[in-house]
Amino acid sequence: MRFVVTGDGADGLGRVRAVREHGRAPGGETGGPWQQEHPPSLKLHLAGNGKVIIVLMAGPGGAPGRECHRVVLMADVLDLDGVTIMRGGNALLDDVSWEVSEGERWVVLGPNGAGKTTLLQVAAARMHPTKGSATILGETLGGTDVFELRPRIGLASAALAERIPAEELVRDVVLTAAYAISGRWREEYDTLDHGRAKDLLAAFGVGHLADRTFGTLSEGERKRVQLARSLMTDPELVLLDEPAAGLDLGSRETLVRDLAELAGDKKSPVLVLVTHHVEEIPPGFTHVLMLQAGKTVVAGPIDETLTGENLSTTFDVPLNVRRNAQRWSAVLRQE
Ligand SMILES: Nc1ncnc2c1ncn2[C@@H]1O[C@H](COP(=O)(O)OP(=O)(O)OP(=O)(O)O)[C@@H](O)[C@H]1O
Repeated sequence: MRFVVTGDGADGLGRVRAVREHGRAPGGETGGPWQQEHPPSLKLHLAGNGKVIIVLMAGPGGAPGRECHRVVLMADVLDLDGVTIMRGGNALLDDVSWEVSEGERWVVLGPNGAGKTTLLQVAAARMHPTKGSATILGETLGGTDVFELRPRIGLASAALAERIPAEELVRDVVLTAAYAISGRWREEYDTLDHGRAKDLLAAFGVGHLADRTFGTLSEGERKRVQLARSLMTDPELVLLDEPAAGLDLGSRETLVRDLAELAGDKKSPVLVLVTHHVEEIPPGFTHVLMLQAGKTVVAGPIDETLTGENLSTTFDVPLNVRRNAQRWSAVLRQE
């Protein structure tokens, strides 16, 4: 891990940016050889839980002195390194490496069976790599309590929806996310939890359905309830597996609008959206990962990565891609 520190001088303190380049964070306390690499007015503390604390010390004339500014930074939100998932002799994911940082909004594209849902299961701490390592919010799978980690991750997926009992009240579908479970039993929730669940349902336009049972909802209504659920714990990472699948045109477009609003809000968590269709990419998404047969085809900033060439390789048909007013579309290339 190497940190690049940049300053613009605007506030007299400079702006601190940490860039993770490679390798694991060394454990332990302050500085050591690290401190030597940086100006004497800067101290780095490695908290050992993926958090990096940068303390700026400033005295007269810029000399080291008292602490004047403290920034707590997380390491990558997601850091998958050579992840392989084997089932029945087949590689569902094959040596996938992927880094996701604070503030990013990712789209994962790929044809049926490419491994998108499997990838999300790993990112949601619900599946362990057979080979390679997966570090999520600073916690490495295999060396952490996933039951503590899961509430920090919001997840909406068809597999999760299938596990929600049909007779579950809609308000409880959202509420139970607090314990990362899908079916209310004897857990206790306080007034704040109830209030948050109610507010989230209202925010996604389904507040009036709070007392209905999940099994009686339309597909579009279910998707919105799942979105509300995915945000219940105020998560640091939200994973949405095909949130627009099965929606009619109007419902899809209003969902895309709502997701664009979420993506555009700086306070929103990191978002990862799996889809088959570039038309479903909401404005504000910044990066794309394309998968095919369990392998990464390409990953990077959306503007330069979502090209006809990359999409054609991923879906194995010649495609033209267009961008119009922040929305994407793709059609078969006429030879
Ligand atoms: N438990 C399992 N055992 C064996 N194969 C599996 C298992 N789970 C998934 N697969 C296979 O792994 C591949 C990837 O599945 P995955 O659901 O991750 O793909 P996907 O990209 O999400 O597909 P889709 O777009 O159709 O939802 C598929 O070929 C699937 O049949």
